[in-house]
Amino acid sequence: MTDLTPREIVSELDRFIIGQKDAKRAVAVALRNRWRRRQLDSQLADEVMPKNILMIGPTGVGKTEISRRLAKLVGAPFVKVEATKFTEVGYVGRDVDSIVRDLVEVALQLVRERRREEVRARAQDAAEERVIAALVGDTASEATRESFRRKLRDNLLDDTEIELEMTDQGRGMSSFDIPGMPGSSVGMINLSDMMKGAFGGQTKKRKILVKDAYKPLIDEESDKLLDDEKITSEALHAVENDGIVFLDEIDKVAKSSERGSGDVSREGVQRDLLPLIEGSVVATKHGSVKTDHILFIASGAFHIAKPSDLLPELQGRLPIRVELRSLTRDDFRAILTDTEASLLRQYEALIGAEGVTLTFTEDGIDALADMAARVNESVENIGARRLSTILERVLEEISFTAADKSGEAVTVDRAYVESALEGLVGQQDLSKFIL
Ligand SMILES: Nc1ncnc2c1ncn2[C@@H]1O[C@H](COP(=O)(O)OP(=O)(O)OP(=O)(O)O)[C@@H](O)[C@H]1O
Repeated sequence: MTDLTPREIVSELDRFIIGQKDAKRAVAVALRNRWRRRQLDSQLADEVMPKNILMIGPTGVGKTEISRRLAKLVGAPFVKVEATKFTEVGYVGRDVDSIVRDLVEVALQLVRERRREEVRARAQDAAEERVIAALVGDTASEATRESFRRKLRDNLLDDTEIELEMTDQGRGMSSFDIPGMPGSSVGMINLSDMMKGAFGGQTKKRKILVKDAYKPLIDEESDKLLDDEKITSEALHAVENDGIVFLDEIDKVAKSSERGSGDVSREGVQRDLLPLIEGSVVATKHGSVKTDHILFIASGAFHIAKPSDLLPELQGRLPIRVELRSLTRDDFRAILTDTEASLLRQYEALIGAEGVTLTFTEDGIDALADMAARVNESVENIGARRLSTILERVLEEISFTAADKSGEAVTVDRAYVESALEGLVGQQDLSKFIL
């Protein structure tokens, strides 16, 4: 857990998110409150409930991004769920407890990854021994082994095929989404756990290139060095004390005088969510989880429903209200240029991987920001997400041809942007589909 001060948290968030000062401050305070609670004696600490947050603002202005970055910054388990998911017809059981179960899966992966890092050096040595054994056999002399070790370390054997006895498990496929299920986090199945259950610790012979063998071998060797029980209890602890749940579209489950039918199921979702937010115990297959100190960040545009349309009990549990503003053309420009790993830098690097130097001129960036603002105004305001669709369109040609253009340079200026978007902007029908 972090001991960053609110000011420090905000300045970290500033590296990635433009504007939205109030929201940044609110999440920073919520996080600091956790640290403060930890300084109290346990009796009082148990009494202090987290101050959950309601973020109000249009789509694509940074609500999720602020929450996700915050979680990442402090290594907290994080899930995003759409509240409307639980009103869907045919959604079996409408089981809001799955939010907590998903959070546990996320935490298990986080903790495992962290612990793996700690035993990495030892696991690396063990993996190397196994590769050498696969190359030269068990009976080779020490001199042979050493000569192969040197070649290995000089990457001379990268493309040699070896046969290895490996755990028969879909590593790296530990979870997947069920297609067609919105709300990315809920509805995940943990495949590797299923496999573990089904196959136990069975192993299988596999043919594999030396360079591809390291990652799975290191994972396997580190898992041998890890204590599963400790990881589980650490993960449960992380969920209970550091977990963050981002509940999107909360406004869509609010009662609204302007809508008739369906209110029953919407209110039902709020009732289902309430115990989670108020604090209850959820059973998961890894153990039970107390939800009292999980931080909930609810979010919605509240175009039609108002926060006061939520159940009073729910309103009471979301005492911190922050509004996020619509993004302006200048915000778009800043998002393109002033954020770490901004879209421009990503594209420069991606096209750069083909040996093509991509540069954006100042007036080219102006043009991108202008276009994003214009299309948002004339078609639909999807916030900063518009930047991705515009850029994708502007760079479509170079994305397709870069592979044949190694050594060349491409400069994106205003003329380039405008010619790529010619005929699209301004024409409602066209831009609706293409931008
Ligand atoms: N203020 C901002 N600064 C930098 N990037 C932003 C900002 N707002 C949005 N973005 C980018 O736009 C994308 C969408 O933002 P985000 O997911 O936060 O939307 P949101 O406000 O949560 O909307 P929704 O409720 O529809 O999910 C993200 O890729 C994010 O990086």
